[in-house]
Parts: sequence; structure tokens; C-alpha cells
Amino acid sequence: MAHLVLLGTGGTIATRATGEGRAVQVGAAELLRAADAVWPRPGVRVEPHDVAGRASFAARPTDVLDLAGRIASAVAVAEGVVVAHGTDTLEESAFLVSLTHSSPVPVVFTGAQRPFDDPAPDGPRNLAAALRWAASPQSRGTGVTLAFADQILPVVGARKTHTLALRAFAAPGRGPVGQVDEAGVRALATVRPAPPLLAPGVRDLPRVEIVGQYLGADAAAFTDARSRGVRGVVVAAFGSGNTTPEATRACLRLLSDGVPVVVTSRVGEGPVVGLYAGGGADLAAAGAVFAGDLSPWQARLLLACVLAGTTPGDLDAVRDRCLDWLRETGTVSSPDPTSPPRKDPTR
Ligand SMILES: NC(=O)C[C@H](N)C(=O)O
Repeated sequence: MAHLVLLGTGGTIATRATGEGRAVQVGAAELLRAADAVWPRPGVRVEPHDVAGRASFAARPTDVLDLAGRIASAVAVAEGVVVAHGTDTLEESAFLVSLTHSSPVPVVFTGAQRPFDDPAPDGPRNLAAALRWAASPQSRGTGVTLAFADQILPVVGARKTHTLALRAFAAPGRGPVGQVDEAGVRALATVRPAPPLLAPGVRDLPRVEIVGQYLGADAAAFTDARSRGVRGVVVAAFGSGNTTPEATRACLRLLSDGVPVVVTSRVGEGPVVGLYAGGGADLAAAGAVFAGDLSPWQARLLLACVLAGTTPGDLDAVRDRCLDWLRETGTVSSPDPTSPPRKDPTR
């Protein structure tokens, strides 16, 4: 009989309405009973555990690293692990866990948009689908995935794309990679699992801040970040990876002082690339890492995990490790001899 472990961490899936607002009150065993009422699971034994009971906006990296430890223990004894999690930070927690996960045993994150006591809750069906996917041989070797609104999404590139709708997550340009519904469990695409990056036993992450770009953004946020002792900065840049002239100069100063800069986009879909003089082209030429289509918050975790294993100030090592990981996951292309030069060196 297949054996799964269900880890409850809180989130809307486990909330009921109270006078103070939604509050986590439902444990993993009760969630499991509700999921079983949606789809029975003959031949699958599920062991429920409560790991935490909070809204996910209150979770810290140390909490997620603790969760990763619990998952590592579960992976050693089970054929699949399902994590019931709040959706506010689900794509970050799942991503961070994926950077610690190296087993073929699948880890599936799910959650809900509506509370447990809603007259038409989505949590029981989401959880039932996550359990079916985790129990299916098709999920073996897929690393960490998300099960939401009948879809299976890869963790890399996944993001919350709707505040309230039941289809709350997407992985634009990458997924869904599977479907679970009345017609069964279907793998739609091969998932390339994220390679592990973080050594076991790391208890917290170095400070990395995200600086957003907006019309007329100046250098103040970079200067402030610097004064707080950041080890690295992720820029949520305009469009395909551009920054205001002041922000570009601030990034160049950071890089020349040995502080890594990772470029992402504030747009919800598509890769960044250094195309524009004074913006992305200057950042690329100065050695900023362009993180493909990773969201700023997933790129922040990538950079923090790389920094956790790198000597402070070794900018080349940080850049190489980030790029290796981005290439291995297909997030950025490997050097391509046929691509046109971005800059004419004679001009
Ligand atoms: N839908 C949700 O789960 C949102 C909730 N605030 C949480 O992240 O815990």
C-alpha cells in the first residue's frame, strides 16, 4: 500500500471565520477527512502531521527551512509528501524547499483560496488532487510541484496570479505540467526538477533585498539596502530588465563593491535580457545576473541560497553558481553560438 505523509502548516485551507477575521483552526487530520470526501484513495495510506498553524504571510525563512527538514525526514519513509500551505507565500516556500530537495520522492504543495468553513470550499478538492498526484507513479522524479485548481504546476516559475479566484496560480510559459480531475491523473509535460543548492542544516538565509522600479525611481532604496548590510540585491526591473538612470548607476556601484545584483522583471511573464543602453545592457555588461523569467521573490531565494554557500565578496563565484542553476533548470539559455551579438564592439 502506498504511503504518503501530509504536513499541515496553516493557511486559508485550514481557516474558519472568526470575529477577528479568518484564523487557522483546522488540523491536518481534519483536512484529510474533507479531502477523502471528494475523492476516496483506495490503496493509499496517508499519515497527517501538523507542522505549523499560521497564515503564510507570517512565515519566515527559518520556518520554511524547518519545514524542509520535516519534509526530508518524511521523504525517507514515504512514497510522496503533500504540504498544505497558505497561498500568500506558497510559491516562495515551495521554491525554497525545492532548493533543499534531492530525492525522487515527490513533494506537492497545495492550499486554498476559500476557508475550510466556506459553503463551497476549494481546499478539500485541491488537497485530494495533491494526494492523487503524489500517489501516482507519474509524479516520481518531479521534485517539488504545486497542485491547485486541478492543475499541476512546476515550482520554478510558479506565481500567484489572482488574489481571489480559485485558479490562483500559474507558471507562465512553463505549465501546467499535469492535470488531476474526474478523468484521472495525467502528466502533460516532463518536469525538470530544480537542482538542490542549499546544504542540509542551514538554519537561516543571508539578507537579500528586492528593490522595485517605478517611474522616476532614484537610488535611495539601494543606498538604504546597503546601510542594512545586504549581501545581495534583486531588482524588480521595468519590462525586459531596465532600470532608471539613477538605479542603473546604483547597481553598477554595488557590483563594483562586490555586492551581487540579480535582475528580474516587474512584468508577470517573460524573460529579462540586457537590451537597452543606459538600462539592461549596462547592467549586463557590468556583471548583473539576468534571472530569466524567475519572479523577483524566487530570484531572491535563489541568490540567498547561493550566498549561503559562497565566501562573502566572491562575486564571480556567486554569478557562476546562479547561472549554472538557471541554465540547469532551463530558466536561461546556455551560451548559444548562433545568437546575434547584443553590442557592436566597434562602436
Ligand atoms: N489563500 C491563502 O492561503 C491566503 C492566506 N493569507 C495565507 O497565505 O495564509
